[in-house]
Amino acid sequence: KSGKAVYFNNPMWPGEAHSIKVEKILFKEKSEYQEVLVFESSAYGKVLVLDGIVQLTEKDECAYQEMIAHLPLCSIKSPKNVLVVGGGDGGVLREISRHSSVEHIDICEIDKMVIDVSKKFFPELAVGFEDPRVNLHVGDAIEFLRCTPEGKYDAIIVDSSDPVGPAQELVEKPFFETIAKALRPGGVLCNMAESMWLHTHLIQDMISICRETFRGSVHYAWASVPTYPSGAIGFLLCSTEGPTVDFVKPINPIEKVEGANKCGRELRFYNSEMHTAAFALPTFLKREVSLL
Ligand SMILES: NCCCN[C@H]1CC[C@@H](N)CC1
Repeated sequence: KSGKAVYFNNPMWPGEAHSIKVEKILFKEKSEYQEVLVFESSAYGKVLVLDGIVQLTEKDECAYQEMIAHLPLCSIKSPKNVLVVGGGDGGVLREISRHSSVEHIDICEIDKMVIDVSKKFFPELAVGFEDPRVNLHVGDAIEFLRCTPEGKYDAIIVDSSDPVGPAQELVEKPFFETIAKALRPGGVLCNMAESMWLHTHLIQDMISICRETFRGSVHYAWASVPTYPSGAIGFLLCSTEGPTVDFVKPINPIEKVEGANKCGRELRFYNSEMHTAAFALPTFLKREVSLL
């Protein structure tokens, strides 16, 4: 039925809620891992919700998908082998496909229902699965990475949901250690890193783990995504020991590359200035997560 849907009633953000007007429920079922909901909203186009948490909306998904993909990939000369953990909606694959240097993309998504639902209701994102370089693995990324040869990837992108539910283990040290092992020297990780307004303890924990695990550099970046709690989402950029990676200055600019729109969709959020600006942090955050 149409009406208002209230989100954020979740231990991840106690005491606050966000309501989005529902025009029509399009899909609602329980998968093996979570409840999957899709609805048409009045203000943000179609919305994908997992266990009551907004994952993406047609209107603002560009901010998250473009930044999580291009912050790492535009920071290294010519990425060839890329792994996506999560990302079952296909949006990050769409963005990676803009990089002509990429030869091989693995994606490991645990919930097949997310993939099927995205193909049905979000073709603008699921187009990412059509790229011939994509190899889909449906399963647990912890398992997948355990069987991954050392130094296989130039870049790994962890496009996860919140660490409450299937993505719980994706913020723990053992997981980051398997990622570091799977990256080549000077390889890069971009990990979804929650909200600077709501999760500084979790961000501090992740930064501490990453500082121990990635002997290159560790940076925090962020973007505005209106339909995420607090309207901001962070990204942790890490590089393994080896050729130095300067995340703040994109050495591999994507927006000027012709054919960067092979996926049939122009960039709508990312550009080199937004890339550099994403690493500018408010003083409270620098203080709270020892980035000063
Ligand atoms: N691939 C869609 C985005 C998944 N990541 C989001 C980051 C944090 C949000 N609270 C929910 C999902």
